Amino acid sequence: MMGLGVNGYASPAMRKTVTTGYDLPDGVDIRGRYDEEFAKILTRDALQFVADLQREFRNHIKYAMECRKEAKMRYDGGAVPGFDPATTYVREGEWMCAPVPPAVADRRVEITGPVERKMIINALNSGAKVFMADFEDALSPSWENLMRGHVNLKDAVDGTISFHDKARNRVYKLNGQTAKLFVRPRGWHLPEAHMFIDGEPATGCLVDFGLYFYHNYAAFRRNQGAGFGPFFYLPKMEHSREARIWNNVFEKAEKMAGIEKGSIRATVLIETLPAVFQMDEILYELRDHSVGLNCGRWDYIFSYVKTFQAHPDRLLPDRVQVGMTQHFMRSYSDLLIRTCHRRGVHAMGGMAAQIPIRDDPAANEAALELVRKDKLREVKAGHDGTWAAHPGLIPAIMEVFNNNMGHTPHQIQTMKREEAAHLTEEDLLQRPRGVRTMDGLRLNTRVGIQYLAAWLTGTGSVPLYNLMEDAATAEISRVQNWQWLKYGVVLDGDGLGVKVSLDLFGRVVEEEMARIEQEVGKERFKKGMYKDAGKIFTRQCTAPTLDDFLTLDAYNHIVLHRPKASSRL
Ligand SMILES: CC(=O)SCCNC(=O)CCNC(=O)[C@H](O)C(C)(C)COP(=O)(O)OP(=O)(O)OC[C@H]1O[C@@H](n2cnc3c(N)ncnc32)[C@H](O)[C@@H]1OP(=O)(O)O
Ligand SMILES: O=CC(=O)O
Ligand SMILES: [Mg+2]
Repeated sequence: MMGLGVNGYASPAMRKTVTTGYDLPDGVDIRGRYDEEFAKILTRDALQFVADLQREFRNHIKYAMECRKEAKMRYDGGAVPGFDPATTYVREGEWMCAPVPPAVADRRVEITGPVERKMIINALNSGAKVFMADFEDALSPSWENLMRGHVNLKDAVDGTISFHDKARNRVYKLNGQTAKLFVRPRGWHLPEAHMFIDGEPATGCLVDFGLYFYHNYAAFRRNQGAGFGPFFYLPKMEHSREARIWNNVFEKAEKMAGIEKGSIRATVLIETLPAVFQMDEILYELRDHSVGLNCGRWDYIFSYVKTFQAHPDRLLPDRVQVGMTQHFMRSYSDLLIRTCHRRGVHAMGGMAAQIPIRDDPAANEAALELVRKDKLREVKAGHDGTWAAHPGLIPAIMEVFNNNMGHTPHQIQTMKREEAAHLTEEDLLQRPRGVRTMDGLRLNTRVGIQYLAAWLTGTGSVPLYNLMEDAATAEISRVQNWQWLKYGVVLDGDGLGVKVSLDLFGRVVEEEMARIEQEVGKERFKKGMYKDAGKIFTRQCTAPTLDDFLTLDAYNHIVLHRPKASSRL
């Protein structure tokens, strides 16, 4: 890249005259492609803020990741997660989170989606109360997607975002009334390989948070938050010590911006099994910055398998059978509602995976009915709002919440769910019921490979077999296959009694690849990354040790350094 010195760093002398490189603070190295639009995001001051965050919190993050490894060793050795006796005082104590900001009191339907330009406009105009713009499960974190995402969000917060779909000659603009914007940065585990700070890849979520916060806090508080904000969703935490880091990040950001402590607000996804035992502790750490918890059901199922990867007595049945009515899932949702309402914040429901089916009215109605049923269960249980994957689902979901929540914006005061206080560790860990089938193994394989193929080409959420698939749902397919292979389980659900072996799996992969080719067509199959995805997925399912996340390995395939250099981390 022109304008950069040795090792990609701009020397102070060069900095002033750089025209085709980023203006970098000391110790920061951008290895992603230069683009004039990106340069408006990657300003020297914004990068300095990200570097300050990285320097202050990197050791805390490393320690938290080490603690995850230690916990994993305990679970692998036979232990199970549970409530921590050392924090009984937090769970039993009488304390409340800060009052909910009026701008987000009503969150009955929240739409989610990647930070893609047209989808951001559609989501903000969708009639949902909130739009969660996603750098995580729904986004493939390529440099292009991330940086364009920041450009898009800045235009969205400024209110100037537009998009011209030339093929359809349609211009997209914001309506007068829009959803409130929440942003979900990546999880703690993901590095950002296009930005090095002091010689190390930056922490992905600090880049996402830092750049978004720096450029948008002032306009957001004016245009969206009525004096509060910005608002965030925080993913994939396993322990309250990770929430404490976020709280400290927020305080540092508020100080930098000169805004009141408690301005920034965040909803934490409870989407790992260890975190369900830490809900009070997480809210406590974030009590000045919290706007509730959310049931991230898909990652939660993934986490159940991952946590119990060395427990062959806790294998899951087919993925399609692990719904919210399984005892352990219902207990998790009930305890989350009780915990949030006791502390004065929203208890958000999760994502039904069904999406509209355009070409088949009967199938579409059946899918909508499943969504309605799921949302009815949520609102009756006491959830204050829920997620929608697609704008076409919003009217039906809104109707269910309107009809069952009355005229109040939430149920925080009216649905205390005191009886859920009696839920035990056993309730939260109870083995899911159901059977394992060859169809389950095949579907996991077909979905996992197609999702990975999409992800590698830059798309992080896709419709597959009339369901939404994203990184969380694909993870379930991967880890379930891995576990069934590892323990050579017998597929007991279809009367065949076949044992899952490497040989069987090899044949399944071959046959499912052929089926994918037939379904997507030869041309698309050849042009796409299906073969690479097949190889990566097969390696991940057959690895002697389970990879922590499918995206960690796959990420190495989308890192693109400019000028070209070794891109593997
Ligand atoms: C487990 C979790 O973490 S859940 C949260 C993360 N996952 C997500 O956010 C998934 C969000 N949903 C999506 O990405 C999409 O709905 C998909 C991929 C599932 C389906 O997408 P498509 O097949 O393109 O949908 P479809 O063709 O029906 O889209 C119709 C219109 O709705 C828009 N649309 C669809 N989903 C969304 C959305 N979530 N947000 C905004 N607009 C959307 C499309 O852009 C399209 O707009 P247009 O008519 O102006 O061109
Ligand atoms: O992020 C949500 C989930 O279900 O996972
Ligand atoms: Mg998730």
